[in-house]
Amino acid sequence: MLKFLPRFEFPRYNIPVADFKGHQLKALRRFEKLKPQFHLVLELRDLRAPLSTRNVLLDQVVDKRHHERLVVYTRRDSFPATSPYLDRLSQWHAELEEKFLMVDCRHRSAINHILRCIDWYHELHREKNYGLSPPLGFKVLVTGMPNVGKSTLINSMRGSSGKVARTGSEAGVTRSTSESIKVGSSGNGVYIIDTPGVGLPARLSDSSRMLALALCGCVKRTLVDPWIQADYLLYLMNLQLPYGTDTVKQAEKTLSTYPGAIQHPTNDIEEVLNRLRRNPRESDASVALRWLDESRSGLVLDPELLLPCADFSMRQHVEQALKRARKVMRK
Ligand SMILES: Nc1nc2c(ncn2[C@@H]2O[C@H](COP(=O)(O)OP(=O)(O)OP(=O)(O)O)[C@@H](O)[C@H]2O)c(=O)[nH]1
Repeated sequence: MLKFLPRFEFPRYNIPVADFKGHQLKALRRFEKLKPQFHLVLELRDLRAPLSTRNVLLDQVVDKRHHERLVVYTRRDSFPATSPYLDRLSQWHAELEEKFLMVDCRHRSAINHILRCIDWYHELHREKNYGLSPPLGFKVLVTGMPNVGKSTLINSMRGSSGKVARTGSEAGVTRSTSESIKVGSSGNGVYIIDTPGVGLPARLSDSSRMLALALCGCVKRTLVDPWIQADYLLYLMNLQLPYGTDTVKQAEKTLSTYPGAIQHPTNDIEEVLNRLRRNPRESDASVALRWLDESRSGLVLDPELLLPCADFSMRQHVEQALKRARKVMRK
């Protein structure tokens, strides 16, 4: 076990707290108009930051009387097959009675699983409507924050019928709500509506959300100073160093990109940048960006899930966020 005390608080830097653009507002207005047409909402979130990539604005889109909602966590491949973190997340969902899946969107087996779930919801809808299918087909709205994997999922669903939605590692690739795209076996009448990623406006966001979103790629990487992003990454990594029964060997596996030897942790970002600098003339920003770009498995990006707060309640967290959103929307 390491003898090291991580930081339990991150400084409040003056950074932009939102990346909310005109096309996102337009998308929200379009969702309102489409409300009577769709039956199921597939809400995608990034498994590495389940709280930060949960968008309360999308709760306003779902009308529980008419719509079903299935939460799909993408990037399941970022975590090992079993993990206490994933068990905890499952318990929180049980607490909220919210149905969810964890998938690697790029994998055919995951897509087949989602298609089977959609068929199940379609059947449920038919049962509730005296065995009748909706005349214009069963419509599924695929939504979520920017860059969580919506287009990747839709392209995989389309399978052999061709790539239709643009994907990319930067946030904001999809800019408009698409017409419905038919998916699944022919004749079952399931249509998918691709949508642009919708973030949170400044009044519903804060610096910790923004930093987690920047690390997930849900906002443009250049929006927040790379030095601050790197410091935040270090803060999160240190919170995930081995404690209690974990061994250094286990941590080396999950924190394989720890800057320097994991046996010599540090809270000092300047020291980290010096450890990673390839030549004395390389700037702090360029070292930080290089480190931020490294792929990083098994790292949780929401500090609430790492801090020692046994009384954390997902229900309370969600209710507070919804209350705040309703207050802001009324103004
Ligand atoms: N490892 C991994 N990468 C994924 C997964 N899903 C999506 N990606 C990657 O994440 C990046 C963003 O995916 P997109 O499908 O473009 O995301 P989007 O939500 O459509 O993005 P916007 O158009 O900005 O709203 C791409 O580089 C994908 O390859 C996943 O489950 N696992």
